[in-house]
Amino acid sequence: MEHFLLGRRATGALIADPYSAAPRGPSRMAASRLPILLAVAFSSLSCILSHSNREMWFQDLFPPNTCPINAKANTFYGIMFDAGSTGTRIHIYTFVQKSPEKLIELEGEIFESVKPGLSAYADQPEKGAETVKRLLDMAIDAVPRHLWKKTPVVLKATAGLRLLSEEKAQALLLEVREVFEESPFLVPEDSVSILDGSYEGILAWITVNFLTGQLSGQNQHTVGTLDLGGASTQITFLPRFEETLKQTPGDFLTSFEMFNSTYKLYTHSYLGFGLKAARLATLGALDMEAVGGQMFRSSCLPKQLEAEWHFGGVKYQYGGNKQGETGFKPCYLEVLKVIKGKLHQPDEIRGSSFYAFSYYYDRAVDTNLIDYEEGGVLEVRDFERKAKEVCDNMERYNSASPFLCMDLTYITALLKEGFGFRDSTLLQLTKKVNNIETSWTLGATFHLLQSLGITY
Ligand SMILES: Nc1ncnc2c1ncn2[C@@H]1O[C@H](COP(=O)(O)OP(=O)(O)O)[C@@H](O)[C@H]1O
Ligand SMILES: [Ca+2]
Repeated sequence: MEHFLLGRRATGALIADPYSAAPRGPSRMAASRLPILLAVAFSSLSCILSHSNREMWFQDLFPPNTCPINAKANTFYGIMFDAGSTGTRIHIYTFVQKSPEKLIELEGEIFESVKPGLSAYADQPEKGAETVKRLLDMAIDAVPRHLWKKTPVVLKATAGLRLLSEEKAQALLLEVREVFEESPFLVPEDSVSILDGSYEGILAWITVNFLTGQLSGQNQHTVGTLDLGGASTQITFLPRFEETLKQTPGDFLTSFEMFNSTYKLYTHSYLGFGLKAARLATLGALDMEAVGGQMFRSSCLPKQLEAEWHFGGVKYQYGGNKQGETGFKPCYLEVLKVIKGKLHQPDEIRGSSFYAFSYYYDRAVDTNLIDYEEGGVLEVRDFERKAKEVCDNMERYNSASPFLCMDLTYITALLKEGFGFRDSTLLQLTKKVNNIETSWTLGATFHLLQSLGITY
């Protein structure tokens, strides 16, 4: 079992305390101003540090003679890049400490994204890094000049880069590192790296449970999280029963400490089981680097379809079963081959409800199961109902993507046959909580900010 320390200590509870204020930054940015109190003792931490010899990013904000009694209100920023398989995203978080005796608040987030992801630039690393630079330029506008060199910038890549060769992935990371070094921001050691899959799940779990207020107080009712990316998928929850711990393979359990609590989480990242990787697996095209001229066909696609698809820098030709069967039944059998017996099924989750985001959210929006802004609560069977509706009417179904039937069928099979959820299992589809993205990046930023202090 893995064990890592996430944050050293806390002095109080985590409380969500929304208030409103005018958004700032360019209008295309999604800015929010909902402060969320952090149980991070930054005032005392930085005061301790200001007496040490170490040069910390927030040290100057708390000169020794003002610590802790006279410290003024302060604003901190943290810049976290999510280099996902389908896109690169920047999250610029603002934290405020209004007075030294008060807890740090998460004040808001500025978010922007670009497509495609870094892995699409596997053979042009400089061009890939250029996309990161363009996003980083936004942070120059968003972060006040006097805080630039105290604001850490970090990029973590997920499954897209995990699937590339070591050499290509490292070349991309090196170019990004250069972009960071040339920026005015604080570049911590190891600021550009590939995020371990189990951290991806844990950090998303932290984000969701922090934003929903579940990491505060005594009565914690944490929620499990499901993330469906392009190339990998994660499941994370806090087991309630001893039996679950006994039944679970050791490498699915990770224990960590945060905000004065220790959590032993069940988490796993399945590489190659993201929605887009699953399309390739269903088509029989996964692991095929050179697929020149080959046509991959599936009963999950419209009969007459013949098209090209680019993913991870590779071009694929695919199409429908011109002569053969199409529809939900044959499609489900095809998809099942990709999933059956490949995933661990913890008994405990059958009756629980989970938060689900990323492609679970996007496909539910695409098929009007939920509203884009509001999200909503679904049962697993709702995805199956929609999959049947789409797959059995493929020629007539007016969809932006020819893969809609395959995607919905995969999601259905992943939930039921993969993780072993019941038809009636509830899924809370969520994009944002209190106007903050439900992404692992917030958990990663807590980890970053705290680890900068923990080194003391
Ligand atoms: N911050 C975010 N806000 C909204 N959607 C996101 C965000 N991050 C990822 N997604 C969603 O995640 C899915 C793509 O996963 P991605 O992160 O690119 O792949 P992977 O996690 O496998 O590397 C898409 O549905 C995309 O909309
Ligand atoms: Ca992702």
